[in-house]
Amino acid sequence: MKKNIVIIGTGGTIAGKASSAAETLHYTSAILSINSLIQEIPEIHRTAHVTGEQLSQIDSCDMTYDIWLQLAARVNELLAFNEVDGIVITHGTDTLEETAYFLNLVVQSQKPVVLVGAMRPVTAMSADGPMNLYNAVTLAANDKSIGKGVLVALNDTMNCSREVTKTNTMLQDSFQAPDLGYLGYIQGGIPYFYRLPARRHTICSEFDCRGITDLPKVEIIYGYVDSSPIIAEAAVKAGAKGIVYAGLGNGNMSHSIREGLINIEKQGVVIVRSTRVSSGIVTRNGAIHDDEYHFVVSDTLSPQKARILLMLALLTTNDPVEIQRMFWEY
Ligand SMILES: NC(=O)C[C@H](N)C(=O)O
Repeated sequence: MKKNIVIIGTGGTIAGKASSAAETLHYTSAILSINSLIQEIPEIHRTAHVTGEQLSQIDSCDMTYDIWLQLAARVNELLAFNEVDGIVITHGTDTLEETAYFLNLVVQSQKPVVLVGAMRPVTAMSADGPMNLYNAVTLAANDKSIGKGVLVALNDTMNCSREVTKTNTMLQDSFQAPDLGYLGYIQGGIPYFYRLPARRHTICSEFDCRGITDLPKVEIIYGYVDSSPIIAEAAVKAGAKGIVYAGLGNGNMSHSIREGLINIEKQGVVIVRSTRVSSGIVTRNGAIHDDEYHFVVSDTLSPQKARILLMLALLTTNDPVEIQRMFWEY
């Protein structure tokens, strides 16, 4: 029995066109509709009954909370229908990992949800989009993908949305999980899984964005030599309810940043210590006394994913103890 897969188009390079086949740098992204992309891959219909719908038509640099909330609502609505077995979302690669992790926390279904993008426009020689999309549909249509959380499929591999990140500005093997490795491979239309996501996601998640029209403001500040807290202070003045510090090494910080963040925390703003380093755990109460300063550590989440978890956490609490629990669980 063929599965019913809905492909939701949001834009990106996977829907991009250039003026020549040799052109991979200068192109217009998000120009082709999802239905025209599906038409280019007749083989896709061998693996599933596929229908397309367009949710947005943007470069993923322009992704917004508003589109995220619409996307989450539509994914949840579609997956509640018995006739829908899984969802594929086409997305620009620049913020794909963020949308994937956001959905991983708010989708209320075990059914497969797969995000897919491309590093080259459709018109390029060796365009990666069509095969990526074909693979994403085979992944979403496979029973082994049920209950694995929101997945990301590019370059014949699949990754957990919690761990995957864009590691290269241009190469086709850009999407990797530097800490923990791929979840598996997709070859010959078959997904091969080698491990499971260990953290809470989708139907086991406590986060619910139904009825929400906006998300709390959380900003990221970056650690570097001789950095000062002025950017964090400006963010708080502009209404930030949380600050993620993309710290040095193990989430470390200068005296100046530490004093600034301690003051900001005293105003009720939640501080999460993460790292600008691409892999590893940020240790609680290591060199920084998190218990004393009421800081939260990001575990292995990148700053951009720590920000998403913090935004969702802030919908229900600003207690750093409770938020730290969430960072250990998701
Ligand atoms: N490869 C891509 O999709 C990059 C593009 N700027 C986007 O994120 O929409």
